[in-house]
Amino acid sequence: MPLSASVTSTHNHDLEHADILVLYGITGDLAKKMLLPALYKLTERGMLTVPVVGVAYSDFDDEALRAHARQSVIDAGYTIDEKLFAKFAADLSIVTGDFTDPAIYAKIGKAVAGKGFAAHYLAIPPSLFDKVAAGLAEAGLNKNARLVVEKPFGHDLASARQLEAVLEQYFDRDHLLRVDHFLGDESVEGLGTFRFANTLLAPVWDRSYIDNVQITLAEDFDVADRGSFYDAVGCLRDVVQNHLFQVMTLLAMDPPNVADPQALALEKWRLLHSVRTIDPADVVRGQYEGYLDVKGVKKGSETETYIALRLWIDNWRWAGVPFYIRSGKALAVTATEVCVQLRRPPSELFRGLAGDVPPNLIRIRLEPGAGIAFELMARRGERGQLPVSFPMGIDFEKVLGGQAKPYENILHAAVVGDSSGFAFFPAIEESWRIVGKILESGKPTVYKSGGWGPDAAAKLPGGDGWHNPAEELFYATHIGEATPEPKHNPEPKDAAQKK
Ligand SMILES: NC(=O)C1=CN([C@@H]2O[C@H](COP(=O)(O)OP(=O)(O)OC[C@H]3O[C@@H](n4cnc5c(N)ncnc54)[C@H](OP(=O)(O)O)[C@@H]3O)[C@@H](O)[C@H]2O)C=CC1
Ligand SMILES: O=C1O[C@H](COP(=O)(O)O)[C@@H](O)[C@H](O)[C@H]1O
Repeated sequence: MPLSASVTSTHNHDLEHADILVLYGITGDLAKKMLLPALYKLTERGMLTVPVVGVAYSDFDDEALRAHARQSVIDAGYTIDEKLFAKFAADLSIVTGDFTDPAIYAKIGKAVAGKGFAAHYLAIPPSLFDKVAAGLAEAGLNKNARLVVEKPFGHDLASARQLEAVLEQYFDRDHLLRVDHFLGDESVEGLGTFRFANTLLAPVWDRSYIDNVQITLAEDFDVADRGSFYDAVGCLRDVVQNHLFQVMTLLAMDPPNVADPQALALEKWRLLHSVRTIDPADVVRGQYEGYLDVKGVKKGSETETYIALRLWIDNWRWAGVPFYIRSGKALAVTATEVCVQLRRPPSELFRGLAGDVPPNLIRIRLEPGAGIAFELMARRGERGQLPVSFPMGIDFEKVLGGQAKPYENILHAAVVGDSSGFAFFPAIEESWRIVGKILESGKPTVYKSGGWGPDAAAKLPGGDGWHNPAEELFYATHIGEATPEPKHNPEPKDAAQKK
């Protein structure tokens, strides 16, 4: 199918509003941490108006599921409002069985019979996506229904294409949605607003003024009880090829000519199409010490729990500007942050500052505590004093109010049929093409928990090194709060970070 036809068919705003949500994998980790709390919050916001049928293998009945949902909501940090929870629970039920057994589809058929249009949401191991789609089709449950599949979509370009082809045998393109929860993340979506609603940034947003762009998704926790899932996937496939490429795309793309999901999808694809296939020499992999002891991890596994890479965008705007992306488990902090480093001024009028004049930075914090901080230079105090770097920023939650969680947006879009919040298959193909030469993992370097990954990764950016995110972005609202020792880099950059 030509790209333009694919855009028209998959980014159609006017899909059917579902009358029932069928949630496969309701007893799983994602459902516990994200989906059940999100459904509760949607109930609170008056945005969940359809019954939810969960499906899983466990021997749960409706009451056990409701108790599980209650605990999930509490564990997510919400206080239960009993009246609200009763409303949510009344519309929550479960069907159990094995997805490889045709009997389960007959049971699901009974649960959805006469209920209208169904949204079948697969939060299950990806190896089962095609089997469940086939089972639904054999039972006639692909009619008057759409299929929503979690990530990862394939494990390389060939398998993604194969999965798409298999799923399209049972659900046509208009009825197939591929989840990337970063597309439901308000802070990630806000990157588009930041870039395209501010003319201030437009003139500097290219190779003339930007030295490099860094994107970090750091997690201070390890793989915990997700060993068997994670070991088959690794960091690159878990968060880089999908989530962090969404971030990179929004940072680097050109503005769409009109505010419409189809134009946006095409611009994103155009950007990804210009990204050079990553060279294995531009990648550093790591594995945290102790990973091999995690339950579910294969003996001697070489799966990476950390990856840092450099990529290049071969277009007019970005030629020669490196984009650095890194992510890892068991690192120093939990933070997803973009740091755009601007070029230094062309003439050094302020020599004498310890080392070079620090470059201007634009830090865009995506989570936790979304916000933006510009690190600028200003003269401080009396005449003759050297300029200092100070952050000028905004904490979005404090100033603009709270945001819906990504899975509230994803589940809502899955039910109401808003396809613009889902991944566009030609963009998924480009993403797999970009990482095509680095999927085969070499032996990762072991790193200690609580730091910033393998030493070799520190050298990847050269020059000024990584601008590590802190636990919280430092916000100063006026120059009086400037500090000569910026709080956002808790560890001073050491010599190893310089080339
Ligand atoms: N966990 C996370 O943080 C994230 C996960 N995802 C994605 O969500 C999806 C689910 O992941 P996750 O929740 O971690 O996986 P889990 O292994 O924790 O859960 C899998 C779910 O599928 C059910 N299931 C598995 N096999 C069968 C079967 N043969 N028949 C019936 N039910 C079955 C399980 O039922 P039972 O419990 O009864 O065995 C369980 O409800 C994956 O695609 C993953 O990539 C995406 C983002 C984050
Ligand atoms: O999809 C996944 O994403 C999370 C990170 O997303 P966030 O919104 O929680 O920051 C990651 O921890 C997990 O391993 C991965 O499967």
